[in-house]
Amino acid sequence: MQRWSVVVPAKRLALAKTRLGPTGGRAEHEALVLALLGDTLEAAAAAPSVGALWVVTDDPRAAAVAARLGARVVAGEPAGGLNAALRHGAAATGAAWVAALNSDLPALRPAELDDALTRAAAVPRSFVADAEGTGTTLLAVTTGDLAPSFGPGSAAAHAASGALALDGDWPGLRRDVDTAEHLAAARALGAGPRTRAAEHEACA
Ligand SMILES: Nc1nc2c(ncn2[C@@H]2O[C@H](COP(=O)(O)OP(=O)(O)OP(=O)(O)O)[C@@H](O)[C@H]2O)c(=O)[nH]1
Ligand SMILES: C=C(OP(=O)(O)O)C(=O)O
Repeated sequence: MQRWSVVVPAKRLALAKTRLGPTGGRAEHEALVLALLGDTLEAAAAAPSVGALWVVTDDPRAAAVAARLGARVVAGEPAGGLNAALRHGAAATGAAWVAALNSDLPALRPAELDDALTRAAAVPRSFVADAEGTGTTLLAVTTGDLAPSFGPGSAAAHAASGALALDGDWPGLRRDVDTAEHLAAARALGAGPRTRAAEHEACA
């Protein structure tokens, strides 16, 4: 079975998830961002179609969590934000089958990622829209460039660039966490243990 190189971008903790609002103090906020990353990586690593996990980050604590969970760390990202970081990570894999996966999916289940990647294997380029239908949580390519267009309205941008929108009942894969409401929705779906513990600390 051909397996995927999955590239997960992780922003510097101090700069990440500003829309999440106050979640305790700064230390609690950073712990929560790190927990989202850890739960996402653990679920992704357990999907049989994932051959290797790559985390693109210049944050030492995110890098340490990634390495502990068996991911390869790609540092030294160029200026240019998320899409530049993803192009850098995709190039580092040297692989043809590359998927970009957000790091803020605490309710992700291995089986739903597996199902999405299995469908992605049948087409050149495809994506999974977020729960709102406007953003993107997964962008996958089997041939050619990843050509990421993440950012506001990225689902429409990916569709306009020829990527196929994948259909599927994948609530955890689609539930990225940008706001406190999203975090509550992820909790209702069943967030991973790190996120549950970090939320508990942040609200203590
Ligand atoms: N390596 C890297 N990852 C990034 C960068 N910007 C965003 N990401 C990651 O891309 C994914 C989606 O990012 P957003 O949901 O926009 O997260 P964010 O920028 O932390 O959130 P806000 O501050 O609320 O806009 C998350 O996995 C982030 O960690 C970047 O410049 N470099
Ligand atoms: C960067 C994106 O995520 P968010 O909407 O979470 O900022 C995106 O959906 O392309």
